[in-house]
Amino acid sequence: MADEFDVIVIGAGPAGENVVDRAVRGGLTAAIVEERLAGGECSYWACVPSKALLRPIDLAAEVSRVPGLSLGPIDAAKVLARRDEAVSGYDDAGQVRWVESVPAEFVRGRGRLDGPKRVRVTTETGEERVLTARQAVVLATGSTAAIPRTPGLAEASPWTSHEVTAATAIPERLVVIGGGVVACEMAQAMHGLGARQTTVLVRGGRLLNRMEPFAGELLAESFAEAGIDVRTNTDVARVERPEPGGKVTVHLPEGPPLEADELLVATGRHPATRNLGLASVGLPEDKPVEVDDSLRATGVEGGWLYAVGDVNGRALLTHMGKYQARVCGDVIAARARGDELPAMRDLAGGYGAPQVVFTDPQICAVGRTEEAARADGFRVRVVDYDMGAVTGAYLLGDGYRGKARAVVDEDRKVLLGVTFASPGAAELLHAATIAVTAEVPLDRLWHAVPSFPTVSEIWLRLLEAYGL
Ligand SMILES: Cc1cc2nc3c(=O)[nH]c(=O)nc-3n(C[C@H](O)[C@H](O)[C@H](O)COP(=O)(O)OP(=O)(O)OC[C@H]3O[C@@H](n4cnc5c(N)ncnc54)[C@H](O)[C@@H]3O)c2cc1C
Ligand SMILES: NC(=O)c1ccc[n+]([C@@H]2O[C@H](COP(=O)([O-])OP(=O)(O)OC[C@H]3O[C@@H](n4cnc5c(N)ncnc54)[C@H](O)[C@@H]3O)[C@@H](O)[C@H]2O)c1
Repeated sequence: MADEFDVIVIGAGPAGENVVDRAVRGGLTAAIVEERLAGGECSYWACVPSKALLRPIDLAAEVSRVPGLSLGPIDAAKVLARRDEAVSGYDDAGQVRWVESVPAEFVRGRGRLDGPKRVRVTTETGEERVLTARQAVVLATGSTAAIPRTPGLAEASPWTSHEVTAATAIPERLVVIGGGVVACEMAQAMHGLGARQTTVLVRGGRLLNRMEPFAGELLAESFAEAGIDVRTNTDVARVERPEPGGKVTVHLPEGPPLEADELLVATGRHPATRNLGLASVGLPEDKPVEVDDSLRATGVEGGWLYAVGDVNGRALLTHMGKYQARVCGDVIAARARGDELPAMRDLAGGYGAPQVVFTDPQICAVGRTEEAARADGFRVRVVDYDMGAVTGAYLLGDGYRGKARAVVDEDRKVLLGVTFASPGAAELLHAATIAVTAEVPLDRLWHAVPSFPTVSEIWLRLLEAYGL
């Protein structure tokens, strides 16, 4: 077994795997170190299982809007079984085979930096192996759930994204702390799969507070109709759980406490940089690894260290981590050849990453919100349109509700951001991503004619509302 490679990647999530793929395509040798499962959080405890849990709920909502169709109760056991299939039974043999087919060496164990270009791996059997990189080391260790320091919370061993996405039974009464993406998706999944009482405690004034305000408002309406209790401007004072895994009591600053069978904490992420040896190369521990637009860590002598995906804190999304990884792998290969390719840069991140929140309604956004665009100093005009008024949307079912917003840069007549909040809007988003990142002038966009009767006619309506 060689111990020297051109590139060593720590973390075999979607970001790490893609760095290896691109670096090897670029003519380099590579090894990837993974302490748990190849495929990372995304494949086993995040994107894939959460979407497998949400799919029947999405479909049930669609069916309920079409007169003449009816659906019995959702069989939660079958949904959980399909989730298990989607995560390959928590077995990464297929992913490991893929890494080896790249070809790259898969090293199972915990990796940490041990000085410049050196990675020390503690294998499953406790042995130590030191790997040396000729060109670069790439950190792709992802992130872990952040647990607030609320009294009693950590001691109560609450669910995080890990446990909720891997649930083997649906709690009768669930309290969710947080109003972001994980909180919204998982509250709807658990409620749809049978939780009788679901309460979402949101510290701020609305759900999804980084998105356009109407998105969280529409989602809150949908939650209320489904019987999910959303409490905004609500903090948690303390938590009690006398028996491990038993009933949990959530005390609020005012009013009666909440009793629940399970508590989910969804209050954001922490970069996985603890015990990663960052101090051995002069970087602060326990913080996101700051990178430049070529994904190279700043402040490391020799420029051999890179960081992609959640660990650099730029955009906590799988597709953005994979995009950064493609850029990073190509950059490392180009630099190894001696090419300095200024075109190879993370440009997409700067426009505002596309994101779909897989709730009903789906919340889909790319680029800047109105607030962010104004804060960045653009001269902005905002165009809103009721998506339920588009013929294609009406035909999808009764009571189809939704709203779209386009944020226009009035000086350049291009889109700075687009948000759709409506059922099934996910597949509309990429058109918006193209328009925003390619900065398509509105008078060119006008000639992109959407088919009748599709929901895509929202594009025509937005442009008409703008005055074209
Ligand atoms: C519930 C949930 C749902 C989500 N849904 C979506 C979604 O639908 N779409 C989307 O785009 N994003 C989604 N995300 C975000 C997405 O999961 C992350 O952005 C993505 O997983 C980041 O990829 P990554 O490769 O950077 O890290 P990860 O997927 O976290 O992988 C990092 C890997 O590194 C390994 N590792 C860590 N430290 C070490 C070490 N020292 N040595 C060896 N190995 C190590 C870990 O074991 C892990 O396998 C979701 C997140 C959550 C929590
Ligand atoms: N469909 C998707 O694309 C998808 C799905 C799930 C997660 N993700 C990604 O994973 C990341 C993590 O998601 P998340 O929902 O954990 O984080 P988030 O940043 O989206 O939301 C965190 C929420 O917790 C609240 N909060 C923070 N500290 C708190 C505290 N002490 N008490 C109460 N509330 C507190 C915040 O106000 C916010 O509402 C996100 O960046 C998201 O992009 C993406």
